[in-house]
Amino acid sequence: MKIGVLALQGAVAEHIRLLGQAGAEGVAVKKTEQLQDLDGIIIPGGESTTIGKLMRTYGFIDALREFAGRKKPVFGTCAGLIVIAKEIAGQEEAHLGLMNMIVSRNAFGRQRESFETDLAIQGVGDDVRAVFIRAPLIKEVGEGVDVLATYKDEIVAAREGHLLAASFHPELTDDYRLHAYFLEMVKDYN
Ligand SMILES: NC(=O)CC[C@H](N)C(=O)O
Repeated sequence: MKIGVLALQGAVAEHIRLLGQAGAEGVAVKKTEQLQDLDGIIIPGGESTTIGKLMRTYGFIDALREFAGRKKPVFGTCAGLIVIAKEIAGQEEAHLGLMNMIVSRNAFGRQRESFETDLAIQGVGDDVRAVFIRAPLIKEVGEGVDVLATYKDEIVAAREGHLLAASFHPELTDDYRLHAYFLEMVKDYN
């Protein structure tokens, strides 16, 4: 299995490392042509505004919409979750607008800019290590979206068919169970 990690900005190497631990080959994706031979892609954390701008510059908006349109799995973590959302609260435009949910940026407030916790994630585990850094949350999910995890009653992980989203950074831990879960999705859709 060959999984891309969108490498325009953000935590790329860490995802590649965890994909390796979970048993897949991870490749840094800088050009749209590379999407041709990928089985799935991860859009990493970083700064969603920057990632969005670079995606527009390098033709990734159309290319990734086409990729997801072919039912190739897409996993957005943190800023990546914002990038794949249909709607971003308080912002006029979405980026890829793929997943049926409304997300809120920097939703945990200044006093909790970053923290770590163990989460119960449906289908993944009861104690999955999660690192939150200026994290977004999912305010609302639409039809077809399953909530996979909550933290203090807020939605922090969800899935819609071949699309997976997490508010946190699974790649900053050694816990690769969420990556393994994504690889199962990739198997199902390829
Ligand atoms: N760690 C992250 O990816 C932070 C996301 C960032 N706060 C944003 O809005 O894009």
